[in-house]
Amino acid sequence: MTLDEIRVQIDAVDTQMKPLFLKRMECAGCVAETKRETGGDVFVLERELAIIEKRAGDVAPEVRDEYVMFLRHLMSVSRRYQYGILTEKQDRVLAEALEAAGLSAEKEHSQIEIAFACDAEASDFNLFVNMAKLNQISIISLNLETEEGRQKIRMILKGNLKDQKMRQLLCQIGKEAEGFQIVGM
Ligand SMILES: O=C(O)C(=O)C[C@]1(C(=O)O)C=C[C@@H](O)C=C1
Repeated sequence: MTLDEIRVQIDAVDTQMKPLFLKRMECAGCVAETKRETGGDVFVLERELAIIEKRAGDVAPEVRDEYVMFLRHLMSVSRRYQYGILTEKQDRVLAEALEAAGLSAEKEHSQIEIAFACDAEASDFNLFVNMAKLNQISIISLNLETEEGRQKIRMILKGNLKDQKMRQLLCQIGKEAEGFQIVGM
């Protein structure tokens, strides 16, 4: 097969996947509305692990890792979408962090310094760096120290707390990492 012929196949696959992806996001939106009513957490690790185990078990070893990564990524995007809908969760996470830091969102700023911790083995830190990229937010500086299996991270992000993408990112980190803090702006 020529490269052009293979690309025709890739285009056909993407065409088939698009409505399925959109349908999945629509489901994620419904889940968010349900969680708004019940007050449940967006991130449910056991459910994600069950999905991965159920789906990835029969995938050929050569592409199993890639498929697991695809699922993990898909679910992190689904969570991001949910945090985007649940604006009251964003408001709460950010208001609490600002209050703890003695800061006001009204303060003029163009960067935000944050701190949080992650389990080193699960390495959710990598996901947050990826999420910053997907949210089009630049990491200006980064410090990571690993101590007793925990990654302690401090980073300065370029942007403003009023920006929707920044709010979604910080809400996701705030809800999914440990000890999220806004250190300064
Ligand atoms: O099932 C849920 O509770 C969801 O929010 C959906 C979903 C998913 O996209 O599959 C997303 C986030 C959770 O961590 C688990 C699964």
